[in-house]
Amino acid sequence: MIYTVTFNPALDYVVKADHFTLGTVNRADWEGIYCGGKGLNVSTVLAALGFGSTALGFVAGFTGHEILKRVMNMGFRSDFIQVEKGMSRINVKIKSSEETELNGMGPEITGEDIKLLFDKLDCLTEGDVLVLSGSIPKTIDDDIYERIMARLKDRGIRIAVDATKDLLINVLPYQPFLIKPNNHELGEMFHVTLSSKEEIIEYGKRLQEMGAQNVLISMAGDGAILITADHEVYQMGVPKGIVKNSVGAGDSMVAGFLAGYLENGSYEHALRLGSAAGSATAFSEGLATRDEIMILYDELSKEGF
Ligand SMILES: Nc1ncnc2c1ncn2[C@@H]1O[C@H](COP(=O)(O)OP(=O)(O)OP(=O)(O)O)[C@@H](O)[C@H]1O
Ligand SMILES: O=P(O)(O)OC[C@@]1(O)O[C@H](CO)[C@@H](O)[C@@H]1O
Repeated sequence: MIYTVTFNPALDYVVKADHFTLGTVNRADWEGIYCGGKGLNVSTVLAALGFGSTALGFVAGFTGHEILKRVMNMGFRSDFIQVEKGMSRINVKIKSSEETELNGMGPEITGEDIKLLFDKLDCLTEGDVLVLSGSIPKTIDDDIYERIMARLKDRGIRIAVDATKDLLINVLPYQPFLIKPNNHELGEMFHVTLSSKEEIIEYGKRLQEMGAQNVLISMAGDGAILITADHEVYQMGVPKGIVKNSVGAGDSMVAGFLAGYLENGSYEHALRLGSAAGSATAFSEGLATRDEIMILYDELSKEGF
């Protein structure tokens, strides 16, 4: 069974404004509201690819109710914990000549709430896959992913972590099966700017030396680099297409990679399916469908990737 954890899910309010100018009144040309948060996005794309999952995490307030209502029809199981104080986030994504995001704060999560989550995680068994994805509300210490991994240690559970900075660095000693920083996040972790693929590979390998098994570095329109547990390096380009909304491209890549790996254990297939899913989401208004992903998968194969 696959489980995803989204500590801070959101309603993503995606708005297009052709001429967005800071400091003025702007008018929308298009708008849409999606269920968001990285783990939820991973569950959504896994479902599109035929893999069931259970989405865990915390919701609160009227936005939390809306998230719960929407996830009931999204093709995966959900088992969220409802918390009392605050509300689930509304994350604003402004699409104009550039993409600007303003992510909300999220509710207050108490120690008792965390215990409830731990009780659910204690039910995971050998062979399960757990995806820990996204930021955490400010009320939680940033060792939370590390605490989860410590608790599940030596239980044969494959854990993927998609997070930034200390949240990610702290889990490395627990040897996560997969981590997926983007190239900018990778540079930030080492306080450097990475400008060549060689540098990206060098710093990706450092994360592996620090404990990660597979390191998948996404580079938006420049594709992705995978450093595998057996120290192979694979590179992948992107198919041709028009970017409509790249929110969730990284999560789609994580879902595609896991689906591909679970299908046949091939890193090449996993990277190609992950890349196809990432690009398919970037080329669509919301998260990609199976058909959109498979068309790009075939294109990548034809192009020799
Ligand atoms: N502009 C693009 N054109 C083609 N493919 C893209 C584009 N942006 C993203 N992708 C695909 O999606 C993958 C993940 O994208 P990206 O590196 O932006 O992840 P991310 O930074 O984690 O994104 P997010 O946080 O929005 O989910 C890329 O490696 C690529 O395969
Ligand atoms: O604030 P976080 O948790 O880092 O990211 C949240 C978020 O930006 O990530 C998803 C895209 O990856 C969106 O659906 C969501 O709004």
